[in-house]
Amino acid sequence: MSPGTGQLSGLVAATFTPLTPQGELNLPVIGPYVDYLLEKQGVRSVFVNGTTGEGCSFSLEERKQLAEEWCRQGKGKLDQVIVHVGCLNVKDSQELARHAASVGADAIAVISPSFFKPTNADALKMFLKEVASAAPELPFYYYHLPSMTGVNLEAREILEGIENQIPSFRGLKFSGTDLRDLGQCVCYCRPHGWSLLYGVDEHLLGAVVLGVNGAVGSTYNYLGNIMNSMLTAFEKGDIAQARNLQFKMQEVITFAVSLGFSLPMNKQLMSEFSGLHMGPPRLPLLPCPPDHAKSIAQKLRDVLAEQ
Ligand SMILES: CC(=O)N[C@H](C=O)[C@@H](O)[C@H](O)[C@H](O)CO
Ligand SMILES: CC(=O)C(=O)O
Repeated sequence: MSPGTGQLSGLVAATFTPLTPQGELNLPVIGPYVDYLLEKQGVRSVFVNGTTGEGCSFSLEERKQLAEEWCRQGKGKLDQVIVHVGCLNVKDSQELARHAASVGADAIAVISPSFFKPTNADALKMFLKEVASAAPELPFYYYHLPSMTGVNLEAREILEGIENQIPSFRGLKFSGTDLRDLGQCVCYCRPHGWSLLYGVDEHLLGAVVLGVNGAVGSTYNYLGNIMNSMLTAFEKGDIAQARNLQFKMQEVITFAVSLGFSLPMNKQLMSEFSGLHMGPPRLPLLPCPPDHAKSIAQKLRDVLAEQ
């Protein structure tokens, strides 16, 4: 990973949103959550209200409360709190962008709207520009997640010339699997000093070889340690060890996939690994059976115990 001045790098946890058993925000969990990431996982930055955080399932008011609490609890502890402010409409996204700036977020990120979809890269760039202009002082990241948005534009096409439209543009989170497009984005970001953060945790080593600066993902909440060790091994040139660790992580994910890996399962895994109460997901997602999370946690212990 290439660090670099002011550039976002390393592992960023895409946070889960703690809820009470009744499905309301459980804000008091966020303080201990910050400490857990720092102390137990060696993860120093967070991405709030994204996919993992079920951002799109919460009201604007709830998203504001979450952003504010993460910024408050992270202050002086975390390196960066990045707030995802993407919504299906530009006005709500602008409101969240302004709010993120007012509560001291370090950066904002925006995913493509996915109900009425932009039909080409220019339309998406116009949308992103409108949102970025509501908080021009905050570093702005585009969040590329074609598998969820159904917006199958190439990320490289979205980057082309974006510096002329969004002066605060600082990079993107790339959650696709097209390594040609990823490589082209690395080439585009480098001369600008932008950060390219990868978002498919089980492929991270491949993306690191192509030159990404860091990664944003759900599994770094509880597998941050093992993935930090993988990055360290890679930096030292110990490719065999880096592969070994990525393979172990893949074995855990493969097992989870065999049980029907989903966000509710992932959220429960976090509760299981961390001992923090993440609570249920919000509708329309349904809770997953607790025994699944327990058997995945056991799988991880077994995999880590093998040498
Ligand atoms: C679609 C989605 O939520 N992707 C997450 C972030 O981009 C990843 O962190 C995955 O949860 C992870 O790679 C496991 O498949
Ligand atoms: C992984 C990620 O960035 C998200 O959950 O939004």
